[in-house]
Amino acid sequence: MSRVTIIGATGRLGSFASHAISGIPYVDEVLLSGRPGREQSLTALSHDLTDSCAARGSGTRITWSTDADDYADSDVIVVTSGVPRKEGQDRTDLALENARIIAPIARDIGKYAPEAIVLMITNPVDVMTAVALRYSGLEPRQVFGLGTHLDSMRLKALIASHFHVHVSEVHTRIIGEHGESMVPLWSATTIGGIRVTNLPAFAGIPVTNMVNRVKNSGSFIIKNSGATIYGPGDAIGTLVQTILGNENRILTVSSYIKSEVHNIGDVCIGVPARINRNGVFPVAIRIEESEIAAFQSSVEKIRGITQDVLEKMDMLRSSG
Ligand SMILES: NC(=O)C1=CN([C@@H]2O[C@H](COP(=O)(O)OP(=O)(O)OC[C@H]3O[C@@H](n4cnc5c(N)ncnc54)[C@H](O)[C@@H]3O)[C@@H](O)[C@H]2O)C=CC1
Ligand SMILES: O=C([O-])CC(=O)C(=O)O
Repeated sequence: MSRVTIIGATGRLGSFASHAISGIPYVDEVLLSGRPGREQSLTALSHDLTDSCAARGSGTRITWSTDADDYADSDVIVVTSGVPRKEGQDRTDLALENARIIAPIARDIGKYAPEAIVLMITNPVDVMTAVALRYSGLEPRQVFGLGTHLDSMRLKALIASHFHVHVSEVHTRIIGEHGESMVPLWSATTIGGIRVTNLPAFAGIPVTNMVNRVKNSGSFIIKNSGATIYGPGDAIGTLVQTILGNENRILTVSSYIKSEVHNIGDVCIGVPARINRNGVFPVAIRIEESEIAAFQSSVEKIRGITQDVLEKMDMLRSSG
């Protein structure tokens, strides 16, 4: 029996992620959680998703609640609550506003579901992962963020399309911030198991254009269709399936690292991590010199914003 709770289920991403999760074979119950005042919307969404499960021949139960004590017994909790960015904003502009939304939610998770694995989605996701870790009091293995998994999938799609190969033939990773300072690891990119840098055709690929397209993907979609929904929603589905299926896949997610990448750490940021039913375990890696420098600078950026937000949150708490 597995129960997955989505906090922020009435939002655009939350509702599609709930749909994606309801199709995972290991999931018996999807609990749609929302703020008091959202009862009608939660009821309607639960009816729609129940119809969807019936149409797919799935026996997954869809329930809803506005009470935090219903987080209890969740195996996985996905948090999509918070403000999305508007056209022209950077994800980091949302840091303090969303930290104020995430902190009480994380406290409730720590109180009512201390055994759960928590997947953070709210942006800026690396910073919100640190906020959730601090305020829930859970262990680092239990709290992680979507991080650069979605960016890695975006790059994978571009590489597959460029080389006219199936996406399953491409393995690639982007580490660091889910944002401007992300670091593509060409040293860890393979096509058909062959390192991309060993393929003569790699010399001609528009690397800079591809990386810029990944960096700008979210803002392009937001500008032209309002929100990113299907890419992140299905990426959330993959992560939930990896946890509940105890699959031990290595995916690039925002996780607390101490020193796993060339002794760089003390931050929540996108790194390769092994994911299973017990949570998320960053994998120690060695990368190339230029990649280390870029990762170090991404870490410093995110560590700085995280410290600033946590200090401001402390000040707000002490001033009542
Ligand atoms: N990490 C990633 O790759 C992605 C992250 N996101 C982030 O996910 C978040 C949600 O995005 P959307 O679903 O498009 O936004 P939305 O506006 O459609 O939904 C926001 C949700 O948060 C809830 N919410 C808003 N203010 C709240 C408050 N003060 N307290 C409690 N709940 C509150 C709303 O009720 C709603 O359920 C944003 O922060 C967005 O940036 C979105 C896509 C991808
Ligand atoms: O761009 C945004 O604000 C939403 C997001 O993180 C993404 O789709 O990568």
